[in-house]
Amino acid sequence: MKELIDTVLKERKAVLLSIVLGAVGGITAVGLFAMSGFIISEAALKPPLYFILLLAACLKLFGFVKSVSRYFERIISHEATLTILNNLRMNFYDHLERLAPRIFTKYRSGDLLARIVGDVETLQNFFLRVFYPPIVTAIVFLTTILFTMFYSGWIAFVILISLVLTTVIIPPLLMNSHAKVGMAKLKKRGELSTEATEFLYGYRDLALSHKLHEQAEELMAISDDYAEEQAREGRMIIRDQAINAFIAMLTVAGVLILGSYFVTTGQLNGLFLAMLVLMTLTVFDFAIPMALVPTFKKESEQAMARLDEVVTEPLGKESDVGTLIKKQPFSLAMQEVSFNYADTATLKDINFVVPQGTRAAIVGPSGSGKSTIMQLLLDMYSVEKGIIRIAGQPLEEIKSEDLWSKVTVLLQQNHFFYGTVRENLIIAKRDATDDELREVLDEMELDFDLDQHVDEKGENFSGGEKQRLALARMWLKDTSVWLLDEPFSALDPSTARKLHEKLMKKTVGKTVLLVSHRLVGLEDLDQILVMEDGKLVQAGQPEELMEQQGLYMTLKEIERNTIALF
Ligand SMILES: Nc1ncnc2c1ncn2[C@@H]1O[C@H](COP(=O)(O)OP(=O)(O)OP(=O)(O)O)[C@@H](O)[C@H]1O
Repeated sequence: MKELIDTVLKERKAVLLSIVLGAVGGITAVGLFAMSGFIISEAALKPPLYFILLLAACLKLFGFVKSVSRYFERIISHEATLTILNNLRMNFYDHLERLAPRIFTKYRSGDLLARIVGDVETLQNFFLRVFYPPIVTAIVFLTTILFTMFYSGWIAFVILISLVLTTVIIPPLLMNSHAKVGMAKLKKRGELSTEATEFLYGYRDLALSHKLHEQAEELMAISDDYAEEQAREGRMIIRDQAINAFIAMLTVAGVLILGSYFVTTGQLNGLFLAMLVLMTLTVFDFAIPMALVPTFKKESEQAMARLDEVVTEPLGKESDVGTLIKKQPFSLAMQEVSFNYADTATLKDINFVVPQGTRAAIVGPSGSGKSTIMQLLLDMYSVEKGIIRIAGQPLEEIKSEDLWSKVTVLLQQNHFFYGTVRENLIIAKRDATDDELREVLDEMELDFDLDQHVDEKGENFSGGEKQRLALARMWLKDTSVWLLDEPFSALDPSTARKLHEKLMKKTVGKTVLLVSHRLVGLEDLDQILVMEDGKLVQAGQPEELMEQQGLYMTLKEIERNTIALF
């Protein structure tokens, strides 16, 4: 909660202006009605016309000031709210970014989406309804009570008692019933978002396995539960405001009865009775929303707690902290590296060096740990044991952002953004010209127009087209170190061979580490690393490995026989 208050206080000027304008708007609104009451009474006494005209002019002025100050109060407070929400969202996103990719082992993407959109949105009530309106209400009430005291101490006392009742005593009593409903609503919103995301991701598979209808019904049931929680909360909000409105009406009636009595006993001039009644009626407009202040405060605390849960997750190494890599192209090395995903030992005592300017491939059966080596070299996870060296420097001392900017990477899964082919390419090179973009598309044998539309996740392209589009990005980035994980796995053998040859030409003199299932074409590389069950079982030049008669030779033979079969 402290963080939320700090974020709000960063907008100090807007907070102060909202309070001042809110108070001016409130006091003039009360003044407007008070004066209306006074004019009605005064008019009955037939005063000189100029006096009525003067009062009417004041009335107009009050009306004008009230409207203008309300207008600017709304604009300033809403603008400040948007800035506050934006800052909170950015802060949350910043943490998420640094926690990725580990974050997905703990949270599901739909739930994170519900937090970053829904929970942050809930916090808008904190500034707009919890933080500054009570201050405005207090100022308006105090001014009204002080003013009323000039006419009748008792009436001022009645207003004060009602104020305490509607703002201090009743709201906290009503809050408890809200707290449970509020939390249940936030949880249901998270559940709905999680299930809806899963449903959309898995739509095709659900349809193919005839589970679409069943899953859609489950989703509808969650949606109904969420709507029910919202309705329950809505009913409670109306109930609470109605209770305060009822007390306000009782107070107005009390002021009327008490005032009439004082007029009959001569303690109050009858001229001011209508003024006091209308003033009471108006000032309680400010007390009615106060019924919900503790509720919105509680709801903001709950939403903040859901955000904090993610944000206070211990961060790994921060990507913008560390030293720069001193050489280019640089070497890649692992010394006695072991790594576990959760409790499963995935890599065991891995040792290798890919000297700068040389090219190596990692081969081995599926699940042997090849991609994990790539992820570790890219600083996506921290190793439990051993040292990873980049240009001879320990990876934990290197600024990850510097590493990422200096490596050209192609992983097994590449993301394509909704937009155009051009937009999807220039993320690799911001200042690339259209000619350059067309050139890389040609190089990848892709007959795409730069303005061609790309659906979310590149759904309108084939697997092979997507892979070549990802390769086109690499061609554009073209740094002196390349890491590639199965770059041609989705291509037909003839295209794969052609692109492999292009890759070999393009990467002469660069440091390259290539994960590959196919062994054909690796003969030109300087080194092959053979993985089996998380261990590096062989390493050396291709010819050396053939002589060793180990796993590499077996894999080669299997590949040769498979090709012969077809
Ligand atoms: N994010 C993850 N969380 C938990 N376990 C994982 C994760 N990623 C991979 N693994 C496990 O680690 C092991 C090594 O996976 P890795 O992806 O490195 O293998 P690979 O040799 O690249 O396989 P393939 O050739 O099929 O791509 C596998 O048993 C896999 O199930």
